[in-house]
This record gives sequence, C-alpha cells and structure tokens, in this order.
Amino acid sequence: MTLLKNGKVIGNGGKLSPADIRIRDGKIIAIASQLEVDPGEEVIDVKGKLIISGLIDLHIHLREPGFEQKETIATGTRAAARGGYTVVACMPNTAPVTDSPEVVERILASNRAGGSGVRVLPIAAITTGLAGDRLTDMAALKEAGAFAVSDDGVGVQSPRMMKAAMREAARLGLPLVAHCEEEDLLIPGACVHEGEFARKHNLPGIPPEAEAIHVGRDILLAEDTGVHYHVCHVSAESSVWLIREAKARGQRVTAEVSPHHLLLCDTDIPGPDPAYKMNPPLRSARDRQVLLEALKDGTIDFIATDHAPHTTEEKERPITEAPFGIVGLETAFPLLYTHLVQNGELTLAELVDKMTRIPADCFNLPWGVLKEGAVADIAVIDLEQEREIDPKTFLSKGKNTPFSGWKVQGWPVMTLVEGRVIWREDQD
Ligand SMILES: NC(=O)N[C@@H](CC(=O)O)C(=O)O
Ligand SMILES: [Zn+2]
Ligand SMILES: [Zn+2]
Repeated sequence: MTLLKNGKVIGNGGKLSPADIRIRDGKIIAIASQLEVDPGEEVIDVKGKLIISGLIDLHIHLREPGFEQKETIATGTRAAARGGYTVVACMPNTAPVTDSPEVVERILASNRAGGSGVRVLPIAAITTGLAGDRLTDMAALKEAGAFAVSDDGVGVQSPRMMKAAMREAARLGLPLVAHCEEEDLLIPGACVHEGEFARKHNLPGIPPEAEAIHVGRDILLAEDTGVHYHVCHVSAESSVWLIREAKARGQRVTAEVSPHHLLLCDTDIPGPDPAYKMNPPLRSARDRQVLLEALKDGTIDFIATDHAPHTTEEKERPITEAPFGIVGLETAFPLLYTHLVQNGELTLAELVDKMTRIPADCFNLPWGVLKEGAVADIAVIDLEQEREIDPKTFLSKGKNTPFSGWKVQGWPVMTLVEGRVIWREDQD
C-alpha cells in the first residue's frame, strides 16, 4: 500500500484542492483531503504538488527495431516517464516496419524487458513496408497486440487502398490513424511550410492542401465504412474546417495536434535550422491560431507530441537534407502549461483533460482519470518549478528540439504506473 500525502488535485470547477491518495493493488482506493496513515503503508510526501492522471501520448516514435542510434524503447520510455507520461503509442516506421505480428511482439517484449514501466501500445502498419500497395494482415497484427493501424511517416497515396484499409480496420475494430500527405503536391526537397519563411529563404515549400486534400478524401472514404478515423498532427486551417464539418454530421472522426504546432509558426523560425524542421511543417500564424481555437472547441480532440528523435549528426545536415521531426516527450507539459495555461488560453483542467482523459476516451482506453477505483497511473507535477529547457539533460537520445533555452514551468517530478513509482526527479 502506498499513500501519496499532501498533494493537490483538480476538483470540480477546476479548483485545486488538497488531497491524499491511497493506492492498493495498483488501484486508487481513496482520495480525500486528509487520510490517516495505515500501519505498514509506504508514505510519499508530495509536498503540495499537483497530482494528475498519467499523461497519454498516442503518437510517438520509439525507433526500435532498426534505428537504435536515434532512440530505443529503453531510452524513449524513460523520456516518457520523465515527461509525466504513463501510456504511449509508437508508430510503425521502424526497420523492419511494424507490419508483422513478430515485430509487434518484439516491441512489447522489449518494453517488458527494458522499458521504464510506461505502457507501450504498438501501432502497426496499414500497408506492407509502408509502401502503400498491399494491406497488412490486420487480424494477425491485432491478435499480436497492435492497438491501431497507421502508415505514419507517409500518406497512403491510393484512395482505393485507403478505402480497403478502412473496411478491414472497421471489421476488426482497429482505429485507423492517418498521416495525411498528398505526394503529388510536393516538390523535391520541400522542407518548410509554403509561406513567408520559405519565400524569404528561397526554400521549397510544403503546401497546406497537401494535408487537407487527404483529410477531405479520407472523410469521404470513411463515411460508410464505420471505421474510427483519426487524423495525426493536424497543421492546416483547411484540415480543421473539414474535420469540423464531418463531426457536425456525426461522423466518427477524431484528431490530434502537437505542442509545436500550437506554440510556433513559420515566422518564428529564426533561419534555415533543422531544429525547426518537422512534418507537417510549422504553418502560418493564422493556421496556428485556428488550431488553438479548434483544440479549445473540441474539433481537435487532444494533444500528441509526435516525438520524433533523430541523431545530432543527421540534424546537422542542411535543412533540405536533414530528416523531419523533433522530440517532445520531456517538454510537452511544461511548455503547454506555461504558454497556454498561464496566459489564459486554456484552463489547467482543460489542458490535463486533453492530455489524459480525452485521448483515452477517443480510443476506449481504460486509463486517463484520477478517481477512486481507477488504475493508479499518476503524474505529479511541480507547477512552481521553473527551468530552462536543456536538450543535454534529456533522457531521450534525441536532442532535436526548437525549444532549447525556453524558460518554462510546471515540470513533472514523479510518475507512477499501476501504483509503482517508475521515475522520480530526486532519483533521476
Ligand atoms: N513528424 C516528423 O517530422 N517525423 C516523423 C514521421 C511522421 O510523424 O510523419 C518521423 O518518424 O521522424
Ligand atoms: Zn506523420
Ligand atoms: Zn509521427
């Protein structure tokens, strides 16, 4: 038995109130303003810090198998624990691609053997080798433990293939998670948003309609299949219109946005620096504003980091050649707390909801709420602690972030999965 003593929880109406939390057999059995210590109980004094349900990130890249120089399940899940996450879903663009039951099983086994204790939900490929022309054996992938299917990293180019994938995913009850990108609209070397920054630096741009055309296409294709269709890393205003309209008609569409698309736009990029290169790219100030409004009104359901670690060597290449992607697990909460909650864009309760309960609800996961009877997946956050983001201190192998040097507050200090402490700042 464990007792978290002297914490604070977000109560009804979003007010913080003092709370002790008792955990037994991996579950929360009591939450009250004052609980007496039971004999033999382990007491952890959290000293006035905020206790929330563990964060859930349904879009990350763990790079194992195949790209262990960028990240491993061990390092990526440690980074997740340090970021306050208790559940992550990892994308299939590994080598080999997660397109067979063996790879799914290997990821789960590797997490059991060497992971930090964070739950890892493997997302399997839609098409074999992410090549876009042959469907994977989704039934076998699901049986092996796949949580959803996605070809993240590339868009499924053929509408015929996408339709077939949706039918099969619907039949099996697997969510279909889409990286929306129409390659016919891309110029070779395209690396940033087709907009002000691209023009100024004479760089080939990625137009927003390359994303939105797939969102619109997929909404049409999904309509009578019954599939749960989820849009990854929404970046463009036009994608938001399409998702909003589909939801208004009652279609089963969900969407995520990443912290960097909420906090940065193309005109914030200081120069042709690959630390600001990710796919989809940072869009215009207007797009950023629309994403924030969409997150607030529920058109975009939740936040996912798209944690995409790469080596320093790769990110030192010229911007046209460096790989797309930035890390996110270790900085998401303090960045969003500082830049969205402290300036009144979202309440603390809304931010926490969009990083815990809502992703869980969208995908029918049994986590994401802090209440009696719930699984004791917990993050403890020090809302007062203020510190500069320093990639050298990351537990992730990836140091690639545009937020280096940002001074932010609201850092996680302890993470528990099923009642067990898997990370704490004072023993890092
Ligand atoms: N987002 C990125 O910029 N990169 C991702 C791929 C992806 O999420 O599409 C990666 O795997 O590096
Ligand atoms: Zn993607
Ligand atoms: Zn991704």
